[in-house]
Amino acid sequence: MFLKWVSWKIELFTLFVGATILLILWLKRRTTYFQRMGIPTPPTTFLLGNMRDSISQKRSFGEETKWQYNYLKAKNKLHGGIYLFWNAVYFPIDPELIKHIMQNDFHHFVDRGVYVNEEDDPLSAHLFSLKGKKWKNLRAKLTPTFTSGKMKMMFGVLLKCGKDFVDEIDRIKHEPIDIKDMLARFTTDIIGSCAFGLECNSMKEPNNEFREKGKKVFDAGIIDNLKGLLTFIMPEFAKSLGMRITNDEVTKFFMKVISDTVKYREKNNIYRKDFMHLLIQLKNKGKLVEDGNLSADKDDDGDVITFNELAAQAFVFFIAGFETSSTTMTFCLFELASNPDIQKKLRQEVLDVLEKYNGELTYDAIMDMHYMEKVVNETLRKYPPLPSLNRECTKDYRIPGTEVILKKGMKLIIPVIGLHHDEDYYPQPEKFDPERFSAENLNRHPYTFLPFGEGPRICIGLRFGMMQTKVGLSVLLKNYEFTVSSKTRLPLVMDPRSFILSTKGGIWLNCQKIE
Ligand code: HEM
Repeated sequence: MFLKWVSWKIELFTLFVGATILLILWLKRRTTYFQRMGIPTPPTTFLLGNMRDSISQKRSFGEETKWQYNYLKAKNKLHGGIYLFWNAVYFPIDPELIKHIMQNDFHHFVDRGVYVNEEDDPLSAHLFSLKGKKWKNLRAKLTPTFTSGKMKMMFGVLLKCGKDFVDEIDRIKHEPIDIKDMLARFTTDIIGSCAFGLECNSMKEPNNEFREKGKKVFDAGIIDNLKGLLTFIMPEFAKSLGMRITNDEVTKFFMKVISDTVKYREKNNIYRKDFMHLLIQLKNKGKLVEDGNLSADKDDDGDVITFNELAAQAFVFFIAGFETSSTTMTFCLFELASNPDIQKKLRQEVLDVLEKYNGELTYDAIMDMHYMEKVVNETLRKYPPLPSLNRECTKDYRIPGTEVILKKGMKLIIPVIGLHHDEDYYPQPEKFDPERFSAENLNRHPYTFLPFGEGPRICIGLRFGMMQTKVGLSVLLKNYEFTVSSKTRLPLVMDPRSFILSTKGGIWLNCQKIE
């Protein structure tokens, strides 16, 4: 009996040791993938790969990306490989190579490799995460919703939200304000109105449900992060478990809001100049028409989008639209407050253009602010809200000028923040200098500036994002002078928990009313 027990224990132990050795060999093979291909890799840590500092929250993912970029650049490399845990991710750093991936050879890199689960998590099936043909069809349908004509149509909403913003700052008076929070409320109201047709009123009611749910999307807790990790490492397994990455509360809230709005508008044939109207036309007619008609006609081509598809797009316009633009305005105001000469020059341009347009802030007036364009571009260079871009290789690809073959399924990270802070392209990269974007200084490779991405998957909301950023800045600069409050932690510290570039502790500014 005793001997049987001992032999059983030995068998178990041998099995355990064998399984451990196999696992180590498997991990070793996976984490030497690039070495075998002759592609350089920054130093890695066992099991964590190149994620050690972002997992321990020592550095944000953006800072980590910049570090890896600088490591490879210092070694004069065109590309490298990194490991997110034990998953190999290709990491191109040469702008010409990046251009091939994003534009010339796009048909090899159509997808982003982001988790999507249409059945169990309908809000995940949006333009940002959709793949292949589904993405292509939807992109073609949605592109006409972002023309300059449609932007002009929504301009009135932006002006109304700008007025509420100024009223609120006037009400607070003399106290330093957490500008990030205020700007997120401003853009929540704009996108809430344009994407859902709702008066969110978060400027006046900071804790209203729309603002709370918007915060929840970006304030990921431990469980959300673990889910995100699993969907990244084993997407198919996560899908087979029916895993949802959209928070249940958030899904419930947005599905109800969107369903109520669609039903109300259809029943009463309401015509409102916003994205929701355009999405309902796509749902009922399969195309956009100039009149306000929402119901299907007999000549409509039948290539319509479903209610769930409509809901996912309204949702992505909201999440992609409010945080990116408010982040841009936040960093821009921080730099203007730190550089009073640039602030003065920009304010003067706003006042001059307003005078030219009879005191009215119109779409054309905004387009006439050329120094503003440079200031916003310099902000997006120094602080790209998305510090890196993702792609997935969808068809085997030979890296131009090499024998290296990227296999279908390989994930890619394009290190935007590294390119934006590379002193070969932007001397003294920490200096805030809008003149980098003057016509005479634009002789850099165009793929060294990628705040909105590039190629067929470039940000679809670029025009809208720039428009709301410029409207917000014009309204604020016309009315206030900004200085940095002593409440702001300097130098700025980036929040390691946030995948969008964001500071720890907010940015506090003093706003002095200009009489
Ligand atoms: C300053 C503001 C904004 C910035 C910096 C920004 C940045 C980006 C970036 C970097 C991408 C990925 C591009 C790529 O992979 O090549 C993206 C994609 C996207 N953005 Fe924006 N964005 C902004 C505003 C907006 C707004 C206002 C909306 C909607 C109303 C929007 C909707 C989207 C969507 C739907 C995609 C996915 C496009 C696709 O895959 O076809 N963005 N954005």
